[in-house]
Amino acid sequence: MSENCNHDCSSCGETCKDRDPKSMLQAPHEMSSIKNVIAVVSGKGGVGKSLVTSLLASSMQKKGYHSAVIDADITGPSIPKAFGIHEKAYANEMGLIPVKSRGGIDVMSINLLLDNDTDPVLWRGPIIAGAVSQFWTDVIWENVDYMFVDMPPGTGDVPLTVFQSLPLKGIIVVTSPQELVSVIVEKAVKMAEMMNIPVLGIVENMSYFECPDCKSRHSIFGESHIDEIAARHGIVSVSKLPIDPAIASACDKGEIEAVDAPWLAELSASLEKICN
Ligand SMILES: Nc1ncnc2c1ncn2[C@@H]1O[C@H](COP(=O)(O)OP(=O)(O)OP(=O)(O)O)[C@@H](O)[C@H]1O
Repeated sequence: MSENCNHDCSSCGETCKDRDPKSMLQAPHEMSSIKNVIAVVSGKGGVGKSLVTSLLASSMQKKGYHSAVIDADITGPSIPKAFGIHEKAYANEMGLIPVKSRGGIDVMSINLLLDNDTDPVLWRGPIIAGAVSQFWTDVIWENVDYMFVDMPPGTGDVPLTVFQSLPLKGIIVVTSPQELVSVIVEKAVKMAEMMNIPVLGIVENMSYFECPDCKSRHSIFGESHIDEIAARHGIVSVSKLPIDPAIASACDKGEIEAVDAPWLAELSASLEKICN
């Protein structure tokens, strides 16, 4: 315990033995019904975390579940673009209503509340974390089976808020093969361990490129370290996604739901098992 402890865990970031992680859980909106909440994290930006979030939400929706996505990356929101969502969210007297993707996935993102998609959000950390909390407490999430939270990269204010205030089933860690990234990703894994949040799976994005002609595989960003990291932390589910120009193009066109993601089939199946 810090010597300056005022016994108000909500204003403190210390991980001490007196902290009750459940005590800071926030209730969702009274009209919400959410069965499973899973956060998607990365140690570093640009490794494909939003892509994996979108593909997982879409794969659970295609299995017949109702998916939802909270875009917790307030300063770099990319979920609406991946789903091709252009309309804005609205509020009624009860609360905020998420926007539905073409495939029926409920989405909330700061970009659905801003007048212009290109307007920057110039807020300090605690305000940003507060906005993410409000996506949980003030949005009416109806009959959601799987909610995926697309986190900002790293281990800052927002991950801390989400880890402490949402009833997470666990996290999925997204990484890429570069040595530096794999060092940083262990910080995210260790943060989850310190906060007693299970790591449900680890996804290595841009793991290889498969030649469309001869089908040989090339490790463009270097050799994979993912199996070693997973073994070191007892993480059972490991998925590897190729570099695929079709994926980049689907993201750019807002057609992520049209992408079939066979590489994530095992992870989706294990989410079904863990969460049912
Ligand atoms: N496997 C892949 N093959 C081709 N393009 C990819 C792949 N993964 C990601 N991309 C492209 O890389 C870009 C960044 O991906 P994404 O936005 O998912 O990263 P991120 O980790 O969420 O980034 P940030 O942390 O900055 O929000 C996107 O334009 C996406 O289309």
